Amino acid sequence: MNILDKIIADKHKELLLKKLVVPVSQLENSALFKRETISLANALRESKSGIIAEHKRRSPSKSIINQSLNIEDVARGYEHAGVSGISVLTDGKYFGGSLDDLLYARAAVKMPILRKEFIIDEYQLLEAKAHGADVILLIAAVLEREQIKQLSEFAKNLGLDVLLEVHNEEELKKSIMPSLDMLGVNNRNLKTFEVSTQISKDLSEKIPDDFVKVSESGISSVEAIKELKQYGYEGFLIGENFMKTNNPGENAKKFIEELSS
Ligand SMILES: O=P(O)(O)OC[C@@H](O)[C@@H](O)c1c[nH]c2ccccc12
Repeated sequence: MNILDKIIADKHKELLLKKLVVPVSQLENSALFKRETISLANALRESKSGIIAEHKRRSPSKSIINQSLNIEDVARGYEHAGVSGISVLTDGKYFGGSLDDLLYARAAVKMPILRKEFIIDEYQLLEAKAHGADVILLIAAVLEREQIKQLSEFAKNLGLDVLLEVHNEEELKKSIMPSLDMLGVNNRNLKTFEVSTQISKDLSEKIPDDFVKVSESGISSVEAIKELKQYGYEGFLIGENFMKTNNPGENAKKFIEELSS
């Protein structure tokens, strides 16, 4: 079994338990559930930096990245740096995140926040909304077209933006539908962990213009972004490059200054 299959199998188990402990009615009655969301797609269309900066403590590919930071400081640092949005990993077992992280980030900043999670069930979309997210991620590698349709439409009804992630042409072809806002190309193969921004370049012309294009993972230089912009990318998801330092916000700030100079 590859790592992605393992993560999804664990998600199914985790969800069974969660649904017993926290009923849907509790999610729907939370104060944040009524909050008006902010569109990341719009922010990316308008923004100069286009950077979506991620809070990521560890990952299956790199183990520990940074376990010692306070997420509110990280989120405020990113906001101050001029990012267009913030991504918060909420998976616990493989990435060391939690739904509490989402709440803390929400309390710290006003900008769009993406719940970075392996979504397989509408329940997780209600959770995302109840914990202050504005955007959710759907991963084509683990979902059938019908699931993508059902989950994205459910998310849109909650006022959430949808970022659909693909890694090859087949995933892209099966996923195109009007209920998506952004199409993300993951430069990292989630099954083998190989990383190359070439995949973003190769897929760019196959992504219809109605979607905001986002390039995800393995981005560590301003040059890489300048190049990806030539291919029509407006969003750039960066985690490790910022998180591996003691001050991700400061690092992001320098990066964005260099990008705009
Ligand atoms: O740390 P990086 O290489 O900059 O990557 C960030 C982000 O793209 C990556 O964390 C990611 C992209 N898609 C995912 C799906 C699940 C978990 C994590 C991810």
